Amino acid sequence: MPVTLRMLEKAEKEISKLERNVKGAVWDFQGKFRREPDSPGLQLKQLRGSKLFSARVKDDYRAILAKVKDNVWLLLTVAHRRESYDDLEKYAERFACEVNAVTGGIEFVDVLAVENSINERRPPETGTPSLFGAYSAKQLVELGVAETLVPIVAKLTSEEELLGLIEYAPQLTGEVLLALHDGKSVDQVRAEIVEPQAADWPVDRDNLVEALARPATQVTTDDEQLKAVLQGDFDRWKVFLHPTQRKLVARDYSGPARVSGGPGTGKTIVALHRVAHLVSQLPDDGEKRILLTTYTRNLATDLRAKLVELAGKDVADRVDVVNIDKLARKVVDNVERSGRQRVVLTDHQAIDEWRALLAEMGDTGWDGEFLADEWSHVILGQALGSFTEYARARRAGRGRPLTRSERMSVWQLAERFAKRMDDNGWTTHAATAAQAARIEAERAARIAAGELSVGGRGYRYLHVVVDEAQDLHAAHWKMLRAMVAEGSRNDIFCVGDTHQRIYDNVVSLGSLGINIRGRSARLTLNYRTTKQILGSALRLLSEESYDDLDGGVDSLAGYRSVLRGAVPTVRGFDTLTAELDGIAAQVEEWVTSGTPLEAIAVCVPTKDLVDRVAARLAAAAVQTVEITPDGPKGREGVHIGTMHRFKGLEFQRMIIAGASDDLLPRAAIDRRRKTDPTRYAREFRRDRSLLFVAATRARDDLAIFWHGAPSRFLYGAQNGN
Ligand SMILES: Nc1ncnc2c1ncn2[C@@H]1O[C@H](COP(=O)(O)OP(=O)(O)OP(=O)(O)O)[C@@H](O)[C@H]1O
Repeated sequence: MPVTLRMLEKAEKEISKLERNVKGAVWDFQGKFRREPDSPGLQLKQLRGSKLFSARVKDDYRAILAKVKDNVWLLLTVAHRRESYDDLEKYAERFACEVNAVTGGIEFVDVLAVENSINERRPPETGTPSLFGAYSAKQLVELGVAETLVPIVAKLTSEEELLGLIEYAPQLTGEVLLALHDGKSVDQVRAEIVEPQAADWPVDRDNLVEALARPATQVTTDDEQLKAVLQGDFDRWKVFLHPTQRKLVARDYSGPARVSGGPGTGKTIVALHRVAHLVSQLPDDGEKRILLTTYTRNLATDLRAKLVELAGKDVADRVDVVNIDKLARKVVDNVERSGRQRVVLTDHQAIDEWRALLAEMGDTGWDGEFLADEWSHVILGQALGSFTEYARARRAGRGRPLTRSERMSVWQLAERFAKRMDDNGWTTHAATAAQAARIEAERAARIAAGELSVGGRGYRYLHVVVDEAQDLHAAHWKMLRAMVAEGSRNDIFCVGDTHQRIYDNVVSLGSLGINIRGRSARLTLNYRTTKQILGSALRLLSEESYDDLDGGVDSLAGYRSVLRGAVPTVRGFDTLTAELDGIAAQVEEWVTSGTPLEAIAVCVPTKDLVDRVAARLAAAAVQTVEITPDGPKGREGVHIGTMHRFKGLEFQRMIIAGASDDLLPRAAIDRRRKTDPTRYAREFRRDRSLLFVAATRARDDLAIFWHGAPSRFLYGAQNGN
C-alpha cells in the first residue's frame, strides 16, 4: 500500500551534508518507500526498545523513521551503520523522537550527533562552571528544551560547546539556550520566545497524529516539497516556517491583521505564504481576487517572482502584485480615461513648483518646502476633500502648529496649486493616491448602498496583503480600505516595521477604518543577520520610540538571532579619497577570499557617492552594478546604491560608506533644528532609520566607514559588539 512520507526539518539538514551518491540513494529510497514500505529490499524494522524504525537506503546507510499512523511516515535522519548500527540497543538509545511538552511539535534528537558536535569544539578549561547550572531540569523543560538533551545541557561549559549542541538540537532548544546564555531572565525567555510558540490546545505527548498537524512541527507537507528538498533544489523559507510564522500564515482573522517584527524576521516570507494560503481558499473561478502590494516598484517585482517560486505561476496569476503608487495610478486612469498622460513630478520638482507659485503671487509669508510637505502629507495624505475636513484634520508630528486662519490660507494656496498642476498636466504620487482614495471610497459607498454590483463582484478584492506597511500614506490605506469589504474575514493583512520607516508617512490605522486591535502579532527571530551585526544595528536606534501604526508604541523586545559571526568593522578615514581606497581594499579582500561579486554591496547616503564608489572600484578593475529605483541594473558585480534602494534586499557582505556627520543625518536638516524642531526630529529619525535599514541588510559581514567626523548615529554602534 502506498504511503505518505514526510521529512522533518532536521533530517534535511543531515541529508544535505551527505555525499552526492548517498543523497541519490536517499532519493531512490523515498520513491520506493512511498510505493511499498514493506518491500523486502528496504528491510524495514522496528528498533528494539524504541518506537522508531530503520530501513535500508544503501549498503551502509539506514533511514530512521517514525510511524505517525498506518499510512503516514516521517523521515527523521539518514545515518551510517558504522555509527553503532550493529548494536541495535545502542541505536535505540541514540535517537529520540518526542513531542515537545510546550509547543506540541515533533522533535528529533540524534544524541550521538549532538555529543560529537560538542566534542569537536574547543574543549573548555578544566574546572569551568556549567553554563546552565543555575537552571533546574524542570525549568529547562518548561521552557521547551528537549528533554533528552537536558543532561547534556547541564554539562555545557562554553559558548563554543553550546553552539555545537545547537547545530543538532531542535530549534526551540537552541533559541531558549542562546537567550538564557545572552543574559535574558527565565521570565523574559518565557514571554518573548516560548509563549508565542506554545501550543494553542493541550499537548498529548503520545499523539503523533495530532503533533504532526501543529504549527511547531516543521515538515515537508507534500511529495513535491520532499523531492525538492532531496534534490537540494529548495530554499528553506519555502518549506520550513518557524512555528510563529506558520501560525500567522494559516490563521483565520475576523478583520484586518497586522504583523510587525524587526528586519529579517521573515515578514515578507509570511506575507507570501499568507497569499498562497488565501489563494488555496478561493473559489475556482480563475479571477484575481487577491491584492499583494508594497511601497516600492522593485520590491513588487521581487514579490511576484518569489510568489511564483513559492507557489507556482498558476497561484501567482490569481494575485494582483503591484506597487501601491501604480495601483493608485490604475484606479485614476480607469476613471479619467481621457488618454491624457500626466507627468509625475518628483518631491523636489513639487517643492520648486510651490516656490514658483509663491513667487508669482509675491507671497513671502510661506516656505515652499513647508507647503509642499503639508499638501503632500496632510491634505493629500489624508485625502482631505474640503476646508472643513482640513480645519479638523490631525497634524500630529507635522511640525509647527497652524491656526484656523493659517489653515484657511494654506487651503486656498493648495487649491491654486492643484489647479496649476492640472493645467500643466502634472501630478505627484501623493495627488494620485488621494484621488484614487476618493474614487474607491465613492465606489465602496455605492456598493454599500446597493447601487453597484459589477458582474456580481462588487468590491475589487476579497483579500488585501500589504508588505512594507510602515511606508504607506494614509491615502493609500483609505484606498485599500475601500477596495475590500469592511467587516469581511481576512480582509486586510499587513506586515511592516516602523523602525524601518523611511518615507515619513505616519498613520494610525484605526482612524482610517482599519481596526487591527486584538489582531496584531510580532515576529522576533531574525533569519538574516548575525547576532553581532544585529547588536550594532540596534545600537544605531538609540533610545528613540517607534509607533505601532495604530497610535501605540512598537517594541523590538525579544528580537534576536541564533546566527553568530564577526563583529562589524567601524572605521574612519581622514578624507573621502582615503575612504574610497578603503572601500576598494575591503572589496578586494572579500573577493580574494572567494565571495562572489554579487554577494557584496556598498551602500551610501547620496547618489554622488554611488558614482564615486563605482568609479573607484572600476579603477580597481572591480565590476559593479548600480541599484536603481527599479532594482539592480544587472546581476554580476558589486552592488552599489543609495540607502533608500536597499530596502528589502540582503547581501552576504556589506560596506556602509559615507557614514559621516554631514551626510548622516543630512546637513540640510540642521537648519530646521531651531525653526521647526518637530520637523527636525522627524527628519532626524528618518535618516536614522535609513542607516538602520542599511545595516540590517548584511548577512555575514558588515563594515561601516566614514571620512572626517563620524555620523552622530554611530556613537552607539562604535561601542561594544
Ligand atoms: N522560515 C524561514 N526559514 C529560512 N529562512 C527564512 C525563514 N523566514 C525568513 N527567512 C529568510 O530570512 C531573510 C529575511 O526574510 P524577509 O525578507 O521575509 O524578512 P523581513 O522581516 O521582511 O525583512 P525586512 O524587514 O528587513 O525587509 C530572507 O533571506 C528569508 O529567506
